[in-house]
Amino acid sequence: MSWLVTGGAGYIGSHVVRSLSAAGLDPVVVDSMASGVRGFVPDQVPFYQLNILQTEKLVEIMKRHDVSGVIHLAGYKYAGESVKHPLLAFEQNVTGTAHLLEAMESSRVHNMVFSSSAAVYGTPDEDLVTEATGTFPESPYGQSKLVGEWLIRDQGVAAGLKHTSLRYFNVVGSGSDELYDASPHNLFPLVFQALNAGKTPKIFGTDYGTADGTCVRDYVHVADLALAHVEAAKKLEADAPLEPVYNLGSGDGVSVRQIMDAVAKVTGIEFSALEEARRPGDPARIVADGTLAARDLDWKMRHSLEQMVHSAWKASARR
Ligand SMILES: O=c1ccn([C@@H]2O[C@H](COP(=O)(O)OP(=O)(O)O[C@H]3O[C@H](CO)[C@@H](O)[C@H](O)[C@H]3O)[C@@H](O)[C@H]2O)c(=O)[nH]1
Repeated sequence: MSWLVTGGAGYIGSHVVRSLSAAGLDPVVVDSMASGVRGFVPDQVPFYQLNILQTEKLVEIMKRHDVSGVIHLAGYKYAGESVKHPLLAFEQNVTGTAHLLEAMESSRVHNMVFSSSAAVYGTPDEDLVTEATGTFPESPYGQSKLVGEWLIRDQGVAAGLKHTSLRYFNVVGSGSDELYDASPHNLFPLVFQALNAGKTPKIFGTDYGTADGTCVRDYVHVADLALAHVEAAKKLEADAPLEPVYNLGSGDGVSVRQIMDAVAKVTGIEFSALEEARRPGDPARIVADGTLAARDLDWKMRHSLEQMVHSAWKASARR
């Protein structure tokens, strides 16, 4: 029996694949390679270059590998960019998820862990977002992730699918030097890309109503996040009860300026970040309560902020 990881050649997916293998659950990877990196998939792991819209091929793969569950990370992941590409975001995150669910139903695969996002909350009023906080997504990306959650829940009712959706907060760091975040739109890769090119990192917005005027986020280490997926997969296989959604956040808010300070300290590079205008669509603050995930998914921060910055910096040199 094995676990299919869609998007398994991506930054987060490749960490999940390694954690599954380490836990003795055999991963099989499907990735369209729209943003995946072939070298992120270990040689011994079966790999298929495939878009999740290709239902028949998915069915074939699920049968061939006796798949018992799916960790579904494939999708369109750029919140800000999705405003310009709503059709793409919905096609990949909603239609793609529907095709995958169809393939699962006809292959009798009944376990699913879904990669969702803090973006489903929009700009919450609460200091600490819980799973009961209202969902008011502000981008096509956030909307499409929320619809993905709904589809999965509905399939639970209609077809007996066992499932959980993990709402990621800001995922950073690296669990291994050869795995890096290649996103052209997020803070960590942009900061390191600038420093590696001898340029100065930028802060988008210094006039927010936060302690130092810059946006506050909840940063979590990708290797810790990957372990929560494995725990969810094991619980589903064991028929243990799980909540429909979990926040994967730390409960700690860190500002962009604090990240810049940590980067300067870890890299030893002295710089004064350039202060730019706000980036459209950025909430001032979003920080999560991860109590439920701690209770059910052995979720905890095994890495400090310094370790997140240090591991991301080391891995960025491989790009
Ligand atoms: O060069 C940069 C890049 C980003 N930022 C700021 O850094 C913060 C974090 O930005 P980013 O790393 O792009 O993350 P978010 O926009 O918070 O979104 C990420 O985290 C969300 C969950 O909170 C996920 O849903 C998204 O997919 C993921 O991109 C924001 O305030 C940005 O304005 C800068 O100041 N300078």
